[in-house]
Amino acid sequence: MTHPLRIALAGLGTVGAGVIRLLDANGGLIAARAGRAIEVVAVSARSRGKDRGIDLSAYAWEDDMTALAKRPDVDVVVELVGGSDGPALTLARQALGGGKALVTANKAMIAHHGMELAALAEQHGLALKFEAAVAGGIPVIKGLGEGAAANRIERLYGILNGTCNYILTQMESTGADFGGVLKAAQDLGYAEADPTFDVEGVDAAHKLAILAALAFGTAVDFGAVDISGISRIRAADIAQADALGHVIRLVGQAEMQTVKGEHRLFQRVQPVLVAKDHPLAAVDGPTNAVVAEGNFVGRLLFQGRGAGDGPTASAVVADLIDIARGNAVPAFSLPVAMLEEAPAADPGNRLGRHYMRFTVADRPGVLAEITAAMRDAGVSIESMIQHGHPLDGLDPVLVAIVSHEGPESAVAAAMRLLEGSPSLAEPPLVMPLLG
Ligand SMILES: NC(=O)c1ccc[n+]([C@@H]2O[C@H](COP(=O)([O-])OP(=O)(O)OC[C@H]3O[C@@H](n4cnc5c(N)ncnc54)[C@H](O)[C@@H]3O)[C@@H](O)[C@H]2O)c1
Ligand SMILES: N[C@@H](CCO)C(=O)O
Ligand code: NA
Repeated sequence: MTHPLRIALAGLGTVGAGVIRLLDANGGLIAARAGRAIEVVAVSARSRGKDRGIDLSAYAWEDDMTALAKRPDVDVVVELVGGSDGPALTLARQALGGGKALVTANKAMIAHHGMELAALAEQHGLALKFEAAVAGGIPVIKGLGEGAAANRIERLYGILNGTCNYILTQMESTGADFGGVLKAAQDLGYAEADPTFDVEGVDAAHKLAILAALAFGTAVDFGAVDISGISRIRAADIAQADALGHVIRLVGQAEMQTVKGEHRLFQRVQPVLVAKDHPLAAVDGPTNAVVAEGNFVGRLLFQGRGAGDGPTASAVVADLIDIARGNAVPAFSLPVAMLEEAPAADPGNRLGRHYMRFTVADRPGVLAEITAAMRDAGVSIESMIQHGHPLDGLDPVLVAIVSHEGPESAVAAAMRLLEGSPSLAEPPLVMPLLG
């Protein structure tokens, strides 16, 4: 066997400790498959003395994690700290600039700086790999970048945040409201350091921007993702979706459109009503799923655990095995100079049915005002639910309307007509229907 692949680990939290446990448990198998051993040489984290339930005595310790990038006995730096900028980015730049391959689980950093880091890796002939960053343990980066590399991908969508999916499915099964369930997801190690990144859709948007670049051959454009999260979803919305034969999921969607011969990229993360017979409706707990449609392969569905120590460590070590084998694939499956800068698509002409939830005062004329706005904007109503008594202990009542299929611009116009109306206790919540 050739010499071992020597790695340095920055970050020993949920994922970092998971990587050490995985390498300990499956080291022999991994060495056989990789053609050489994968050996941890040095580690760094915030606190050296903390009990993580793993034995660190065989590894060198660096207080300053950027020192890992300068060690002559290291081939690959594994960044498992997090944060789009700050020390993680400094470490990544120093590693790639200093001749070391980089493996990271950090989608925030890749969504913001992926182009710069991919260019740096390319310039130095080094690997930059981030399978763990998107949909945790699911080999979706490898699946799209290698398995489906012969295809033109036209559309992709999926459930990309384990925390939100856990929260939504817990709300579904227990009838609980949002707050208490978030705490449980944090305790299980699924949530980001800043949990608003999870619940407001930012984490899913980081992942979507990375997947879109890989699938469509475009430069990562996180700033163009239209993002809304799940914090406004009430138990009552879940009950109403259920009555309509749907469940609610946070879904990221990306599509390449061609308008007058020019490419336009649609990227959005938002809560969606998913028909109960759609494959995404069965995705529960911290599970993620990605659907990609290729022009020769057809529809692919990737599904599995998107968060947690084991699945995420599995993806990190898969990247290390690739590097040990010498599998040289460009970070985004194409040389950086070939990644296209596609302008953002106008979503207005997208067709669909929409769920619109209004929190209204229970008095005469309110419904007439809402339906007049629908009429004036050209939105056709398919069904409506109004509960005759306050829901969620709220004094105002909830009215849910589902539209017939129509352009998104009409729904947006109806919402503008209702903006600031004294009949509404809060802005309406709009979610498209899928399936
Ligand atoms: N937890 C998951 O399920 C999961 C899944 C996929 C990707 N990720 C990503 O993996 C990365 C790590 O996530 P985690 O859940 O393991 O986080 P964590 O908070 O459990 O661990 C972070 C580690 O980084 C260390 N650290 C933080 N700042 C440091 C600094 N300045 N210097 C040295 N060490 C520092 C901490 O001491 C800790 O050991 C993040 O980018 C996250 O987005 C996490
Ligand atoms: N916070 C992320 C971790 C996995 O990327 C999630 O909940 O999906
Ligand atoms: Na993955």
